[in-house]
Amino acid sequence: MSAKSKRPGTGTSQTLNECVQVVVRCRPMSNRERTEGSPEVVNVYPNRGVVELQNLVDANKEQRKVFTYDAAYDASASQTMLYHEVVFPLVSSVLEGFNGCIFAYGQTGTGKTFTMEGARGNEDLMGIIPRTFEQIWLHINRTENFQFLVDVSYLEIYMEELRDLLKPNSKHLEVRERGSGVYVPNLHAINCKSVDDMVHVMQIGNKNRTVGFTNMNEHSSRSHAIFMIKIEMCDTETNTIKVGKLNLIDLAGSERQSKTGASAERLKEASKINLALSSLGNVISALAENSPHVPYRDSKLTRLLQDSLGGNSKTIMIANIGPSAYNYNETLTTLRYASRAKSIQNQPIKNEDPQDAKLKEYQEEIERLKRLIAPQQQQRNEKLAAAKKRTKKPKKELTNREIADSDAHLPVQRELTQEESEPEEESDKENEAEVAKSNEELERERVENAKLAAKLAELESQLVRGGKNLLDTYSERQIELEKKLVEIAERKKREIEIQQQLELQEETTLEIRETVTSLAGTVELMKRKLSKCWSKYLSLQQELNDCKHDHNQDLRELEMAQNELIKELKRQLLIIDNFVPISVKQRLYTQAKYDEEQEEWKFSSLPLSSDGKFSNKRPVSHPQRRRPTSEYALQEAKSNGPSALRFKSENIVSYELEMPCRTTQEYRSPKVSASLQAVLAQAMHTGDDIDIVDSHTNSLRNRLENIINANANAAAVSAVGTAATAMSGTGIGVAAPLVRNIKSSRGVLPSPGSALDSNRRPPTGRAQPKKPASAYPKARGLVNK
Ligand SMILES: Nc1ncnc2c1ncn2[C@@H]1O[C@H](COP(=O)(O)OP(=O)(O)OP(=O)(O)O)[C@@H](O)[C@H]1O
Repeated sequence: MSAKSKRPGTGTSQTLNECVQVVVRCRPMSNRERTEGSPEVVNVYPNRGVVELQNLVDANKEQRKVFTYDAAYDASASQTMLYHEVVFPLVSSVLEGFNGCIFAYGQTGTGKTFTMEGARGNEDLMGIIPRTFEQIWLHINRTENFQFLVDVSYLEIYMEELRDLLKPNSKHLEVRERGSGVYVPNLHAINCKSVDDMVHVMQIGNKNRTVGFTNMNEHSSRSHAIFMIKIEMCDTETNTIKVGKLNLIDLAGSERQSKTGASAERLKEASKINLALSSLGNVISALAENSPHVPYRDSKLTRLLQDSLGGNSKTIMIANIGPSAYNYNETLTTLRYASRAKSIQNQPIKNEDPQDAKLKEYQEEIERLKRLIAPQQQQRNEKLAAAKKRTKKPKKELTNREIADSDAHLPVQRELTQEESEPEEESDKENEAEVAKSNEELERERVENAKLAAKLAELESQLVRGGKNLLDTYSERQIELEKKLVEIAERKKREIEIQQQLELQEETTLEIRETVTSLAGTVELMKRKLSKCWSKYLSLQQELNDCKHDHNQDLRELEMAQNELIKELKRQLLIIDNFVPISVKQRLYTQAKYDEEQEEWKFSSLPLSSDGKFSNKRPVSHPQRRRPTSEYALQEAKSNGPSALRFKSENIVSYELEMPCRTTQEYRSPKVSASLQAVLAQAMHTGDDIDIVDSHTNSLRNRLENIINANANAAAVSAVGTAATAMSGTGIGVAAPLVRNIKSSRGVLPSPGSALDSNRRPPTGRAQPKKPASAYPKARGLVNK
């Protein structure tokens, strides 16, 4: 239930939503059911509002179905009990100006008519409809300072046609809608002034109602009957008007052709009844599911019930069921619909000061008539007085009472007047004529006045003044008793509500317990997972530490190797700077190139151009020749000698190159004096930068950078030079330290000798010229920086 909604009977606020109140009533076993030996499958628990249905037919299905309602009544529930506990509060609301609706729903023969109308001729078995008459008139008789106007209509929907049960021959009726709700124009309404009047109207309607015999019910209602009561109330002190409307509906029962054993006519009726009931079911479902479209227009019944289901009315649905297993399916359907209807929400509103109140119209008319009658009366009195004067006979004064009763006494008066005027007739004939004329006028007015008075009396008679005959109708004790009954009903209702809440709470507790148990299982599972994850995490952390340790060790080893290499490099540079001639050194630096693919230093053999730079251009070939050729070759080619063959059309590119003989000798490292070695070793040991005292050169590092830059420029040169020869001439087999970044591990510097080996030319066989010792620069001494 939403926060805004509530179950009925707990207040009369206009703004709060209110759910349809659903009550289930189970009738006793019928004689037929008993003789057929059909078992009982319905258990009713009135103190909890619970109905239990057992399935004895299909063993595969759920054995017991339990439904909870606002109230549940078993076969022992009396009509009085049902009325006081369920209907009384609703009728009280109607008497406060609300709209109310009570409808009985269920399979044929389950006691709908019994509940609504009751058994005829037995006061104890009187149904809801006659009991509402008593409650209404008791209220009217008790209420002082109020005027009431009670109108009653009775109609039925038979074969999807509206029929006026109080005027069976009236023309075709239709359902219409207007702001305040649905209504049936031209429906005959009878004004009632007592319980008896209403009972009489009900009996007339019942006589006209369509009833027939079926196998399921001797007096089966073949139509949906709607008894409408409209009560208009006017507070004579404040002059405010309220209107309460009550619809009491006895629906035709849903039925199966096979069970009812219907004739052709009954079949037709049944199909229409079932159609209307199924559309009612659809409306209930749509409302229960909060569907945007509610199919009210599918049938006349649902159109008429529009205000009662999801509208502005307070509504009670009484679902009638039978206890027998024979009707299991029908009972289940009824219980399901009833259960759904519980969630339908209405928004009851009080009808205060409505524009179309008949009472208001009547009051205005009465006032108008009174206003009309009063001056006429006065005029008549005046005329009467004038006529008397004219008779010249002293007349006795008319008292007020005589004037008031003048209508009644007028003929006698006239006779008197005539008697008195007779002796004077001869003396004053003119006067006589005048008197006769005025008498005529008076007579006319009297008739007119009488008509108005009759109309006034009729209107006034329709309005019932409240607060009269209280003790005639009910003794004080009866009133007290009634109050007590209502109190008991209220208490019982609250008890059921509390019981249901308790059950709900128990269910919730059970659910919570189950959830907690399942949660505990989940927690256990999570714990196990967590401990697994934790041990995995620990092992991974251990592995990480090991890796870190290994990595650090590798790093240290690499650093050591790097230091070693740097030391070696420094040593080599030192040697180059101090012992290799500058021109050779320059050439070495220029020619040395690091081969990225093979990861080693290589010497290029580019030819030097005239300006000392390496050229990558080929010698210019003879003009107009397709191939490069020399003058000599041209001349030789022209001659026809045997040697000329060589210069004719030979592809010189395919010739094997004739390698020159080696003109160099193997490098032998110079002998370094022991003192110099000691100094070098010390310098390496301390790790300090050492420099050679040389005023002509920059520091070792600057020079290295310059050489690297020069090397980069020389990379563009493509011509093959003779650097290899020059290098071999120097006899130095050390790779140039062309390391862009000393810390880079791009390639390991070649060991002295390996570079030489890879770039060495084949031996030429020529005698090695002995180099003078003065070719080496003299050591100028090493100084710590
Ligand atoms: N609570 C009850 N106590 C005793 N008798 C009942 C009760 N309910 C129903 N009956 C009896 O059951 C029979 C069928 O009831 P009723 O005619 O009211 O059924 P119905 O639902 O109106 O049927 P239909 O839809 O065919 O008109 C009647 O004889 C009636 O007296």
